[in-house]
Parts: sequence; structure tokens; C-alpha cells
Amino acid sequence: MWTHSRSSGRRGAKSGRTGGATGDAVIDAAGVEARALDETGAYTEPDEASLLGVDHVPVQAETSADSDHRMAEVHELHGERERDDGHAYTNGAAPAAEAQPRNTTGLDTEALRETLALVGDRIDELGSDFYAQLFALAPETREMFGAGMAVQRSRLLGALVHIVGTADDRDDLVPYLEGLGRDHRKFGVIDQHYAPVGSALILALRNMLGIQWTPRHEQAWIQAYDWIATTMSGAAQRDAVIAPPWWDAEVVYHRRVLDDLAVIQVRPHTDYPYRPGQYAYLTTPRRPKIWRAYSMASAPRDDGLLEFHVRTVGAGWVSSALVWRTEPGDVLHVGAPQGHDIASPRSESDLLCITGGTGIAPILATLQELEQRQDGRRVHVFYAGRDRDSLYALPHLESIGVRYRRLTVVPVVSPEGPTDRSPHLMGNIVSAYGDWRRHRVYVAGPSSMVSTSIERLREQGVAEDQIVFDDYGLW
Ligand SMILES: NC(=O)C1=CN([C@@H]2O[C@H](COP(=O)(O)OP(=O)(O)OC[C@H]3O[C@@H](n4cnc5c(N)ncnc54)[C@H](O)[C@@H]3O)[C@@H](O)[C@H]2O)C=CC1
Repeated sequence: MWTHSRSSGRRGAKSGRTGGATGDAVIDAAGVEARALDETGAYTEPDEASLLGVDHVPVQAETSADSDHRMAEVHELHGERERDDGHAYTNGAAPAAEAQPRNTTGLDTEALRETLALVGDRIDELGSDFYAQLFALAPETREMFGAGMAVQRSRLLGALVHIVGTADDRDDLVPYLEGLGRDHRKFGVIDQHYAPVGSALILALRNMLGIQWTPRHEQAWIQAYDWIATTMSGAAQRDAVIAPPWWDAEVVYHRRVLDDLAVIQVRPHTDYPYRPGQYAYLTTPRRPKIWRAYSMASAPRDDGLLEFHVRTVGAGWVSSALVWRTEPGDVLHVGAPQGHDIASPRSESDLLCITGGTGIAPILATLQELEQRQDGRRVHVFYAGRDRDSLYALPHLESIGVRYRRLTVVPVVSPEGPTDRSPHLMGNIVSAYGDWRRHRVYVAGPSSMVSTSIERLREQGVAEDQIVFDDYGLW
């Protein structure tokens, strides 16, 4: 099925890069071995608009002349298209942009950031104290959480870092907080809970910072929290008029495609509107009240089914219950859709997708929609797995590529993953492959891959507002 067929005129062919023959190794730019797939899919010249290029990874042998040639091609293809209007969500993974953005919220971002800097690496401790304070102030809130408080804590902290990181950007912060507000309905959060949460947060900060905590810090957090709570609860109230707090969804299909990975399809009991690229929190009756985020792996379908890809994560209770102890007939709860619409028809930019493992799920959903409407934009997918078999979505990508011929898939096999010597494995491969400065970039996968790939792309000159990723932040 994945026969090797290479085209002349392809930059790799011209550069004489190694790899491509069965079992060959290619060396990424950092000099660390990264084996390419031993077979590739049929490849047709991109400019002929017929891409199912399952290609092997590029190598450092790329010459600058090749790169220039490639760049020229890209520019010619794109002309002077309008820039994409998507904006990036920073979660601390991507370094802040160099230019200082205008403050559009009026929040005292300097004081907020200073407090988090003072908390430094004691942030986990802050999370523990926050929940201790919250459960003392409002004991009924304990009932909202399952046993997995460590994950809950890290979500809280992720959300805090996100909020403080974007506290001067209304366009980023408001949709994020509205999403949080809507999503919190599934926990049973009501307006009365916002006050104790704010008090607990400020108490925990004050406890931790001691004499470093100043009246300005307190004022900044009171103002910020008031803003957060008003935005979240407003969104929750509006949402309550039109949507349930969660959807019951019956499992209609469950298949373990790898030892530790299941593809699950569910039928929500009522219409579940979402966009490709979005994700939802799921919980199973086998692990009540513990919610975990998974992306929809299918575009919205006429039969209403949603597909999810779940891999067991260590001792992860929800993921292992979903992979090992779930069967057709079970009813899951699915929270409100959140995150980015990657397939937005408003965007005309070609798309670069970087992913590994089950991070392919939102990309499959996106590709399905682009295929359905024969969107026309070109898509490159760099898809990492520890070996060929673990690239379980390749057959699906192949079938999409037959119908959507502007798709190129680059499998990246990295048996050991990125090593200490090369934490930038994926970023190096992607940036050596081409010039992405006119693409919209979507990254979904292991967090280290997300952050290091973004770092490389930014070094290459890809603007921050072209890069999109979701941080699944929630508290
Ligand atoms: N299940 C879902 O719906 C979604 C999952 N995700 C995230 O995607 C990740 C997927 O986890 P798993 O399936 O366990 O995949 P994983 O953690 O096993 O990673 C997949 C492969 O990527 C390789 N890899 C990691 N970093 C790399 C790098 N910098 N360069 C090159 N290769 C690299 C690893 O060697 C591994 O073979 C999780 O972090 C999950 O949160 C993201 C979006 C949706």
C-alpha cells in the first residue's frame, strides 16, 4: 500500500538527501539519527495539485539553492493572499513575542506577572494550597472533583499561566475565559462558587508570597479575578439557554487499533455542534467526575457520530478505562466543544500541521472537512511515531489524500523520541523541509514537541499569530 515512488523535481530528490530506500537512515539537522519510513505513499508533483505525498524526512544535505528555489515556489503559489485571521494561544510553551502588545484589558499585567514570577517553581504548592483554601471556604465544591486532584491542580495552574500570559490581550483572553465558563457548567459550577474561588486564590498567593505580597499585587488580582469571574459566569449563563452542561453520548464503536490506543465513536443524545480542530472533555461512568480532554477526530457528520482517539497514559484512570474497559452501549459524558477551528473557511492560508501520536486526531477532522468542501488549500502534515506501526492513522491519511490531492504527509519515525542531544527533532525536520512563513501552522502532540517545534518555526520567521495550538487549560 505504501509503495515508494519519488518524483523528480522534488526538493529532496534534487538535494540528494539520503533515506528513501528500505531501511535507510536519514540524519536530521542536529545530527541525530531519525529513521524515515521504509515505504512511502505514491507521490505526485505538488504543483499538479495531486498530493498524497507520504514522503521521508528531509536531511541536512539540503542546499541553500534548493531552499531558495522552494521559497520561490511557495511565494508564487500564494501570491498576495490575505493573512489568516487566527490568533495564537500562548500557554508558556511558546516564548512571548518580542514586540510588546498594547494592553486592551486594563488589567495590571505587570503586577500579575510579577506575582507569578515570585511564585516561580513553587507553583504546584500554590495549587495545593488553593484547593485546601477552597474546600475550607466552600466544602461543597469538593464534590465536584473526582479523585485525580493532581491533574486538576495542573490544569488550574496551566489556566493561571495562560491568563496571566495573555492578560493584556482582550481578543485572546475573552474567548478563552468564555470557553472556561461554558465548560465549567459540566462540573456543576454556579455563580455562588466564583467568590470562594477568588478568595481561595488570593489567600493562597498571599500565604505563599508572605512579605513579598504587596497591596498592588492584591489589587491587581482582585481586579483580574473580578474580570475572570464576570466573563466566565456571563458565558455560562448564555450557554445555559442553548446547550446542556454536557452531552450523554452512547458508545457505538470501540476498537483497539494499537495495544494501548482505541478509536471510539459515540452518538450524543442530542445535536453536538462543533468545528474540526476542537476538543472536548470526556468522562466515563467507570471513573466519575474525572474529565480528560480529547479532540474530535472526525468532522461533523450527518449521522451525528463523534470519533475520539484515546491512548492510555501511564496510570491514567480515564484513558485506561476508555481504552480497556469501554464497550458499545456505555454512555460517556462529553463536555462543550472548545479550542480552535482549524478548518475555518475564512482562512485561505495553506496549512502546516505538526503532530505525534494521537495528536493526529484533530488534524484528521480538519482534513475530512477540507476534503468535503474541496477547499483547495495545500496541507502538509508532519506526523511522528516511535515506529511505523504506531503511525496508525497513515491508512486514513492515505484515503483522504486520494480524494484531497493537495495533501502531503511526512511520516517521522523517531524510535527514541527526541533525545537530550536533539530536543528539536521535529522542529529541525520541519524547518529544514521548507519555508513556512506564509502558512498557518497548527501543532498538536506531546507538549515538548509543541514547544520545540514552535521555537524552531519562530526562529525561521514564522509570526506568532500564524501558529495555533491548544493547551487544554482548565481549572
Ligand atoms: N488524543 C487526542 O485527541 C489528542 C492528543 N493530543 C496530545 O498529543 C499527545 C499524544 O500522545 P501520544 O499518543 O502518547 O504520543 P507520544 O507522546 O507517544 O508521541 C508520539 C511520538 O512522537 C515522538 N516525538 C515526541 N516528541 C518529538 C519531537 N520533538 N520530535 C520528533 N518526534 C517526537 C515520540 O517519539 C513518539 O514516538 C499527548 O500529549 C496528547 O495530549 C493533542 C491533541 C489531541
